[in-house]
Amino acid sequence: MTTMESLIGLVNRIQRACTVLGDYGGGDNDFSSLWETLPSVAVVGGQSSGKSSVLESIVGRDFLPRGSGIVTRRPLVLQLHKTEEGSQEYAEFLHLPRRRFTDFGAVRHEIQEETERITGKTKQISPVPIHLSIYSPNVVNLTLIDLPGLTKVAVEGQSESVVQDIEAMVRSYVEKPNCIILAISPANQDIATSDAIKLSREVDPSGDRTFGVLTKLDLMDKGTNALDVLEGRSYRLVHPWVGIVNRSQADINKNVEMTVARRKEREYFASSPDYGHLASKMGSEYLAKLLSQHLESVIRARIPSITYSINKSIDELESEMDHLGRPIALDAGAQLYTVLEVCRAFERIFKEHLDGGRPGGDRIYGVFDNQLPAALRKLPFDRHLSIQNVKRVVTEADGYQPHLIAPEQGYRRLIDGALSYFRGPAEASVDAVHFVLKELVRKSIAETQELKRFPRLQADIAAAANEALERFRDEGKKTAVRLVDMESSYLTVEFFRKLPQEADVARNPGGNPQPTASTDRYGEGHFRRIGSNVSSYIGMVSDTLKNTIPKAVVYCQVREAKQSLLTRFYTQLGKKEAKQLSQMLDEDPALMGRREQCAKRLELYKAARDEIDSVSWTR
Ligand SMILES: Nc1nc2c(ncn2[C@@H]2O[C@H](COP(=O)(O)OP(=O)(O)OP(=O)(O)O)[C@@H](O)[C@H]2O)c(=O)[nH]1
Repeated sequence: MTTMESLIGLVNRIQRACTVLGDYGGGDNDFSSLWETLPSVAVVGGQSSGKSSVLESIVGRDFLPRGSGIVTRRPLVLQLHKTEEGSQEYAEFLHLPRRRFTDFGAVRHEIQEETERITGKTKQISPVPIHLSIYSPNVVNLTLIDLPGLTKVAVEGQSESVVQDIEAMVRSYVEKPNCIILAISPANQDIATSDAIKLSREVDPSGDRTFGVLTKLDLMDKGTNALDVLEGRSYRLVHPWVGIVNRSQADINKNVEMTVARRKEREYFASSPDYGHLASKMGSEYLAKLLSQHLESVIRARIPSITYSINKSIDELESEMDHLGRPIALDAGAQLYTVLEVCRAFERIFKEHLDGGRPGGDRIYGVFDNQLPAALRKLPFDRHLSIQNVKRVVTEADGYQPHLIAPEQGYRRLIDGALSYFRGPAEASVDAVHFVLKELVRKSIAETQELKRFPRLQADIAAAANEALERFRDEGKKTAVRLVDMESSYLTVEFFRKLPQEADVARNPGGNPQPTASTDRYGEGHFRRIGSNVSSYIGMVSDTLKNTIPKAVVYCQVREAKQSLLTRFYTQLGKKEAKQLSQMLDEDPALMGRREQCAKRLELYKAARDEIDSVSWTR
C-alpha cells in the first residue's frame, strides 16, 4: 500500500528539486516544466480575507509576516511534513539548507528578509517563490502556496500596475490544471463580491478544483448566517464549502495560542445553533484533512501522466544532449582525436555535396554545360573577323610587300587575336566553380552537427578550406589559360591543308571561265574567305576548349577539393600544442551553459522517475 505520506512526500521532494533548478512553473523557462505536472494547493483571496489566518491554523503555528497593506509579495510554497508524535517541530527554508528554525518568530522574520532580498524594501511583488518546509507531528502532509492577496487599488509606494500584476501572478498559478484552488472569502461580505470566487470561476468553471472556504463566520451580523453559502445554495461547488473561525485581531494581540484557537473554533461549531449540524465538516482541522485526502487522490490519479511526462522529458533531454555532444576531454590526444573526428564529419558532408546525395554538386556541371558554352558563343568573333578588320590585319601583316600566294602572316595574326578571347571564358569557368565550391564549404560547415558547438574550429576549418580552394583556383586558372595558350602556340596544320586553294575557289561549279584569281586577290571576296576560314578554325578550337576546360577545372579544383581540402590543415594540426588544441575546441559559452542545464535537469527527471518508481513498487 502506498501511504498518503509517501505520495505527498514524493510530490514534495520533486517540488523542492524543481525549485533548486529554477523550475517553479514560471512562463520564461525554456524547458518543459515538471513543476506544472505536479498537483499543489494555492490559497487565493482578497486582502484581509483571512488567508494568512487559514494557513496558520492549518499549520497550527504563527509564522507569517503581518502588517498593513501588501504583506505577501512573493509566493510562499509551504510544504507540511507530518513527523512522529513527540518529535520537535521545526522549519527549513530551501535557500538556507541545513538551518533548522525552531523559533517560528524567526521564520516570520526570514520570510520578510527573503522577500526583500528580491523585491527590496518596496511594495513591489515578485513571482520567484520562497520555499518553506515545516516538519511537525501536528500537521498533515500538504503543499500550500500562499499568494499575494488580490486587491482593487494600489496603495502608496506601489506602481499603478500592481493590481494587475498580482492578479496575473495569482492567475498564473491557479489556471494550471493541476492546481487545487483554496478560495478564501470572508463571511461578512457578500459572496457575490468575493475576489477569490470571481477568479476561480474564471479559471475553473466546473468547480472541480476549487475548495470554497468561508472565514469570519463569527463576525457576521447578529441574526444572519452563512448557511446558504455553506450548503451550496449561493454558489455551488463540486466540493463542499468549509466554514472557518480564525483568531480575531484582538486574539492575535492577546497572543492567544493556536491550540486554544483551534479548540475555541471546535466549540464554536459544536455549540452553534446555525452550524451545529455541520460541525463535523467545519473548521480548520477538518479543512486540512479534506485537502490532504483530496491531494492524495489527485496525485494517485496523476501518477501515470506524471510518469509519462517525465519519461517524455527524459527522452527529449537525452536527444538534446546527444545533439549538443559530449563534454570535451582534457588531454591533448583526445582533443586531437575530437578535432579530427569533427573534420572528417565535415569532409564527409562536403563530398556528399559534390558526389550527390546532397545538393550543390550539380551546379558545377551547370558551369560546364551552360555558362561556358554560352560565354564561348558570346565571344566577339563577328567583329574580329569583319571584312574591314580582316583586311586591316592582313594588309598590316604584309607590310609594304603584299603577299604573293597566301596571307600566312595575316592568318596567324587573325587566329592569334581570336584565340586570346578564349582566356576570358576559361578564367570565368575556373572562378565560377571556385564560388560553387566555396558555397559548398559554407553549407557543409553549417550542416556538420558536430561542429555546431565549436565556433572557433568552425572558423579554422572555413579558413583552411577557403585557403585551399584559392590555391586550387590559381592552379585551375594556370592550367585552363595554358590550354588556350597551347592553341596559339601551334596551329593545326591539317586544317589548313584541307582548305580549297584560291584558284579552286575562284572556279564556279559549272566550270565557266571567271575573272582570274589575281583580279580578286585584294577584293572583298578574298578577305571574306580569309575571315570565314579563320572563323571555322576558331570554331574548331572552341569545340575543343569546350571539352578541355572542364577537364582542367575538375582536375585542378574539384578533384583536389575532394582529395586534399584539409591536407595542409591536418599537417599544421599535428604541430599544435595542447593549449592551441583546446582553444580550437573552445565551445560556445551559451551551448556549454545549455548542456549544463540539460544535464542538471536530466538528473532531476531521472531522480523523480526513481522516486516515483520506488513509491509505485510499494503500491
Ligand atoms: N474574528 C475573526 N477575525 C478574523 C477571522 N479571519 C481573519 N480574521 C482577522 O482578519 C484580519 C485579516 O486576516 P489575515 O489572515 O491577515 O488576512 P489575509 O487575507 O492574510 O490578509 P493580507 O495578508 O493582508 O492579504 C486579521 O486581523 C485577522 O485576525 C475570523 O475568522 N474571525
